[in-house]
Amino acid sequence: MTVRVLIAGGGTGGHLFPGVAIAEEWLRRSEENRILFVGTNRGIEQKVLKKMGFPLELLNVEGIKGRGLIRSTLALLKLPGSFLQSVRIIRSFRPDIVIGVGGYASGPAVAAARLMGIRTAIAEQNSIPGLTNRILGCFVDRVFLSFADGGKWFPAKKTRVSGNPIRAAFFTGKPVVEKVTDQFSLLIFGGSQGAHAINSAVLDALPFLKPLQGVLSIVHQTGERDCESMSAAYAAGGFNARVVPFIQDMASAYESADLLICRAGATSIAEITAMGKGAILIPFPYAIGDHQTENAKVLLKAGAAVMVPEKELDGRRLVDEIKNLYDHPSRLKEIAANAANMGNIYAASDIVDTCLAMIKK
Ligand SMILES: CC(=O)N[C@H]1[C@@H](OP(=O)(O)OP(=O)(O)OC[C@H]2O[C@@H](n3ccc(=O)[nH]c3=O)[C@H](O)[C@@H]2O)O[C@H](CO)[C@@H](O)[C@@H]1O
Repeated sequence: MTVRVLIAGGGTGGHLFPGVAIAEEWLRRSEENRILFVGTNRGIEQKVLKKMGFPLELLNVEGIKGRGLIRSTLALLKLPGSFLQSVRIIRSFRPDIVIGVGGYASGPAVAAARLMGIRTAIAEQNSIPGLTNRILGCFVDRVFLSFADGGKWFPAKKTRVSGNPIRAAFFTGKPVVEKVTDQFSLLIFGGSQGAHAINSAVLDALPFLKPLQGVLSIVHQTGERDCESMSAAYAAGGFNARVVPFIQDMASAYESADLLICRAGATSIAEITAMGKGAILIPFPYAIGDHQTENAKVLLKAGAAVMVPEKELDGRRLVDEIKNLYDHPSRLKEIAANAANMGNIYAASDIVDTCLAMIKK
């Protein structure tokens, strides 16, 4: 049976990449299955999906919440148009199921599909859902949750705790190769867009990191804004660092790292645990309901990460945490092993199984 799947949403990597993981799983089941993504031209989807070979249709839609009266009103006025665009896309693609992965485009696309009598589902990555998913949760057929906690926002009979889907490259099943060099590899990234606060703290930290300069090998994803200045700072300090605005192959970047320094977005967390990596987590404090801190605390409680709240973050503190783990490899190993115990690599497969059952019903 060939299945036609429309995946709607994106904006940030944290929404889009779980959608990519679901798409990969449909194609793993059968190359005959057909996938179409629906996103917006402001999101990360334009940049990454083409390179991956997935088709993408764009909706003219914007966020409504927290943008001030005029911009929110203008965004609201765009909704009917984006709904009609969605109807046209759905008529032409004829999906068997439409899966919303969060982000602006998922609203009109999933709503249109529901009204056209097509099976619908959403995937919520966070324990506190965003506005679009809260609304869509009232009328879709299924709600896939990453965290059981997220269930309280949705009708219980629709929810299924599947976990957050991660891309196949993150669990290749390759045997873990013991390190032979004495290099200590840091992977520093700030979610899908980079994090200025993390970049500033690292900048502050460089003078204190001098004693480790000979052993440190650094990959730092800065986002667009700070890439040049960070690159110059590492060069001036004589550090062995690769500085980029965005990393295409995150699975390899995780794999080569001894220690991660990053935000605590839900998809990053799913990947860190699936890869079994030790991390210093610096949650983005302004995420809805401070959900990144909640995400980080889940790992913290299990001894599966170190957390530094952004208000306590400066160069000195960051260096203390890095040195502590560098000087105590057995502690870093233990944190990584605890993280690995929390990893779930079956989420995409569970979601596809459930969707297939819905379609066949
Ligand atoms: C500021 C904010 O509100 N961020 C939210 C957003 O974060 P954000 O988009 O940063 O999402 P996550 O940290 O959860 O995931 C980042 C994703 O981007 C990928 N990646 C990252 C950097 C890079 O250079 N290349 C790359 O491919 C990672 O491998 C991962 O798949 O969505 C998440 C999931 O809904 C939420 O939990 C976050 O709170």
